[in-house]
Amino acid sequence: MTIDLHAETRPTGVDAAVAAARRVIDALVRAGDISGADMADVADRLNAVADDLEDTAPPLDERLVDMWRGDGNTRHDPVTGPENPIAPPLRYEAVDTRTIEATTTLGLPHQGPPSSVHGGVSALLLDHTLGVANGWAGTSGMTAELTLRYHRLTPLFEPITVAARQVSVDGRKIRTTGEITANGEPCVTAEGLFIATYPPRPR
Ligand SMILES: CCCCC/C=C\C/C=C\C/C=C\C/C=C\CCCC(=O)SCCNC(=O)CCNC(=O)[C@H](O)C(C)(C)COP(=O)(O)OP(=O)(O)OC[C@H]1O[C@@H](n2cnc3c(N)ncnc32)[C@H](O)[C@@H]1OP(=O)(O)O
Repeated sequence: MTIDLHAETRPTGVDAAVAAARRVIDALVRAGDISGADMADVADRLNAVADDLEDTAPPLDERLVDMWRGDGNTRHDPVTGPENPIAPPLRYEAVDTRTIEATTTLGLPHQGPPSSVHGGVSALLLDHTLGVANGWAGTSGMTAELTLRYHRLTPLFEPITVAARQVSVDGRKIRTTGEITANGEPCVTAEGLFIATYPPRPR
């Protein structure tokens, strides 16, 4: 069963613009300086888009309130967010009542070692996935500790699965584990301690 984090996700509006921005990011990293493109012209056109967005954006305070107006999961996070071009984005499936997973394929913008996922990107995906698993299991918290073991390189350009499971809740202490696998082999494993709390929202 797919976990619908963003019931209001839509193929138009900002979601469509963000999807286009993801393409631009990927295409720029792919092109590099050995591209045949006129990069001065590309820069002018992208800056024109940014000028337009900045001219029409709401004040930062207003946008922050808007970002945090719902409960639970947000539309702007850097892992699943349909409003965030740096999100791959992950789409979670429920495995059971305490376990979730998502399968995705990452490309050049997330590269660390050659043709492999950057270790910090793996940490981002796991931190967030452990956090969403906690929400799915019913008790959420803030990351207090996250321990990672990198077993083997995590490949770009082929499907990887990011999974997490809430293991225990002891008072405010939530323990959660996770892993990134490729072809069924563990690439990164994670153990997290989360403390049940909710940070104040901007008002
Ligand atoms: C991004 C959204 C975050 C909101 C999450 C909440 C709900 C969300 C709803 C649905 C879920 C949806 C999406 C969530 C997805 C992803 C989540 C991303 C998670 C993050 O990206 S989050 C950013 C990184 N995270 C921080 O930025 C934390 C900074 N930090 C603090 O805000 C405090 O540090 C805090 C709150 C951790 C604790 O502070 P505190 O004052 O509430 O608690 P206190 O100190 O009283 O400790 C109580 C007991 O925990 C033990 N304890 C505490 N810390 C420990 C540690 N490090 N190691 C071992 N034990 C520790 C104590 O020893 C004591 O244990 P004992 O009771 O046995 O003495």
